[in-house]
Amino acid sequence: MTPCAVRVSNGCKSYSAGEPVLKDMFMQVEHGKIYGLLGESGCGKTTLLKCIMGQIALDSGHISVLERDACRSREELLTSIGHMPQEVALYPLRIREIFEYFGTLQGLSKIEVGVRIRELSTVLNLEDGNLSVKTLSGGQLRRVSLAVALLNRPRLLILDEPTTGIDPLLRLGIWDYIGGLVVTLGTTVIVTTHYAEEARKSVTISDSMVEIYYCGGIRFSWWWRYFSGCGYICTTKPVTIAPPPRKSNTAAVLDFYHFRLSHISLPLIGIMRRGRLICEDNPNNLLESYGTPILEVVLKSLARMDEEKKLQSIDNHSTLAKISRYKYPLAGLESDKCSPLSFRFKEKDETEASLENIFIEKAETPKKSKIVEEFEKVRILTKRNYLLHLRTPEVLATFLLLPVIQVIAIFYIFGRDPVGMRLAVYNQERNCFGGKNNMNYSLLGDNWTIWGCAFLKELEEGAGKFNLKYYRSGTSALAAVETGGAIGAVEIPANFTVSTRHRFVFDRFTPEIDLRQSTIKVRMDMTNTINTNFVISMIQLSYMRFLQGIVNETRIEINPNLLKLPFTFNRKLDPHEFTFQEYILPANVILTTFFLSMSAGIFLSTEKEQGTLARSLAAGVKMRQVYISYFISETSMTILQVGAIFAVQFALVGYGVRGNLGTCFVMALLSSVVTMSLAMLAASIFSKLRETIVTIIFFILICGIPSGSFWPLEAVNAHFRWMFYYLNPISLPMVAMRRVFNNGWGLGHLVVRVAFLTPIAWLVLISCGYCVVGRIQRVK
Ligand SMILES: Nc1ncnc2c1ncn2[C@@H]1O[C@H](COP(=O)(O)OP(=O)(O)OP(=O)(O)O)[C@@H](O)[C@H]1O
Repeated sequence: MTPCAVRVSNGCKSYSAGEPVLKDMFMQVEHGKIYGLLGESGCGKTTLLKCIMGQIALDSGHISVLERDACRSREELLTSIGHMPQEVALYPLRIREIFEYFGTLQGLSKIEVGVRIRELSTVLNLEDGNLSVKTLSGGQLRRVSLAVALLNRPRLLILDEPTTGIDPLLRLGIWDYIGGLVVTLGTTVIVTTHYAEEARKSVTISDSMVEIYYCGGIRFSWWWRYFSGCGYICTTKPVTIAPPPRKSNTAAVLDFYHFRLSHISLPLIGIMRRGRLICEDNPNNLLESYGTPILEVVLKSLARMDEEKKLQSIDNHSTLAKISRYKYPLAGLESDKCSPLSFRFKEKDETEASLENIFIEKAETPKKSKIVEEFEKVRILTKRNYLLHLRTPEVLATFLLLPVIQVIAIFYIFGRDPVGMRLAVYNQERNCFGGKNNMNYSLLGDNWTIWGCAFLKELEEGAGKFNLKYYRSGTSALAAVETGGAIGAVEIPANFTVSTRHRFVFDRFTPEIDLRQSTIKVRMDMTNTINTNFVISMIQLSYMRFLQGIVNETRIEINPNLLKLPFTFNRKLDPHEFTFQEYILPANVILTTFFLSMSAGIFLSTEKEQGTLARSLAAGVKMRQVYISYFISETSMTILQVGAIFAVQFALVGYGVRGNLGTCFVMALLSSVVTMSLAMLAASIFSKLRETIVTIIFFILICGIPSGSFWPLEAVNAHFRWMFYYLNPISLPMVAMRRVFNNGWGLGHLVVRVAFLTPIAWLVLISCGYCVVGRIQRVK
């Protein structure tokens, strides 16, 4: 069998539960040829290219690329294939950084990358390397994308609609350059395009190179001289071409070009329809056969004939014969389709030997050990992650400032006890002047009729600092609560003062009527449970203080301590009075790192959706290296976030960790790694960013809310409480973090030790998930 750069036989492929996209596909592309693939939108061109690159596997059939199995030898082939995907697929970095990233991934040195950048910048008319791709137009972006595909001077160049959105003049330049690669390096090019005429011109470019060679000669540009060490060779017409192998002398170069030029046979275009190649021929032959100078007319006729064939169920062979002179499926992949050549062909063995020579430069590159290569790839990917952060300062600022803002907000804005909540008051006893009651208890004296006002004053000025609004009836006060105008309605009975005094005087003999008249009715809006509980406890506290005030300032002879609840809180354990801020701040560390670490999944999913991940993989990166690089870059972000939280807590508000700071760091990191790994797992399962985000948010909410951060887990039904404690990756870390922060506990306490176990168990589980997903994706 003739050696071919690409050979597809009996290729079938369908996406899950869909129509077959490739149906018994045959295709053969010889070495050093440009092959134009044409066909209507959705006929399977991109799918075919992905199969050739080993990005997806055929369901059945076989593909060989550069004499190797496309799937099994994917990794070896990667450095020999240059790919320009249909989408732009470029990271939002500067042009130079993108080249350096892809160049170093493909094993080029910095100097080599620099030379290629200069070379490609001339050919593709690229912008200043320091410009960010975010500022480029569609056409400029495609040029950069094409340059990335050409960086490594690949043996096989796969271009998916490379010239879409590029101006006609530059298109010609691009085709000239690609033609030059074919002539000088023997690059094989497979190109898809919707521009039929362009395909015709592109694939015939090799002929023009031959003409140039015979009628004049080739002038080499400066970089070419720099690389090859040889000067001009018979110069009449300047042509930009890629150089031959390094260290060649002039004679070798001439020989090299002689071989390249003489190896060219007539070019081909393949026309695909509904997952099959319905025609393959030289464009000139096709135009001649159909008696038209326009290739689009040929395409239309072929489509019509293929349709008719389908409708009439004419047998496959005769239809194909009618449609074109394409003979692969019938002749068993013979190469007799090629028209006679207009110039000398070398013998087969000579051809193969020369091909080996051409790529000797790559074979000579010293092989790095696997571990060094692994480290190198991870280093390049991690550097790219940092650069991406640096080039998107708004995202970086959000990630670093948000935790700091949150700490400040907890301290100064929302971490305090609620104040100023509105209570609707109906005081049957006496109007307290719209709440502006300035009377002291000492002034009350025997004036029994205004004790209700004294209690209201305590509500207004005591710990709750309630905002009281007076109503003329109980109904209107209640209506205020029902319409959301107040959180509760307080109704003071008409004989409140007298009856409360009777309580003191008659003690256990107090009549029922006085008990009723001294009882304040409070009706609460129960929709906001936290607020409601707070209001209830504040009203009770206000009442106790009111009673103590009455006893202290009047002639009622009761020991004021009798009016207190018979408890002393925290005297021995911790005299420090804990605030809500101290409750929420440790939880804030865990929650912040847990939430923000979802960014790793979002970044990965964005890469996937924009095609940059596929491009990196095509440049020789492995998924495991991508994951590791994200773990490194995002974990260092988490360290910065936690550091910033602690620094701000300490510097601004003097609130430090009583226990071991390292323990807190590790606990926060573990929580963040759980989200990170789960988010990346979601990103590797789902193809769309939206699906990944929804999944991550679902996970974060389902873990974040019932974690004890906002509401105690003791409130959970006793039968299910263990689930919330032990299955939620952040519940126990949250409990332990509070202990380390506020009580100074360390690893000596079981609660702290156990808190490390749940995230670790989750990580083991997620690792299994990665294995399963990796296996499934490999099978696909
Ligand atoms: N990942 C995928 N999952 C499911 N279906 C897919 C996927 N990718 C492509 N397809 C379907 O496969 C068919 C062929 O798609 P493909 O991208 O190969 O076409 P194409 O010939 O390259 O089209 P175009 O010229 O518009 O780029 C289309 O119907 C498309 O919807």
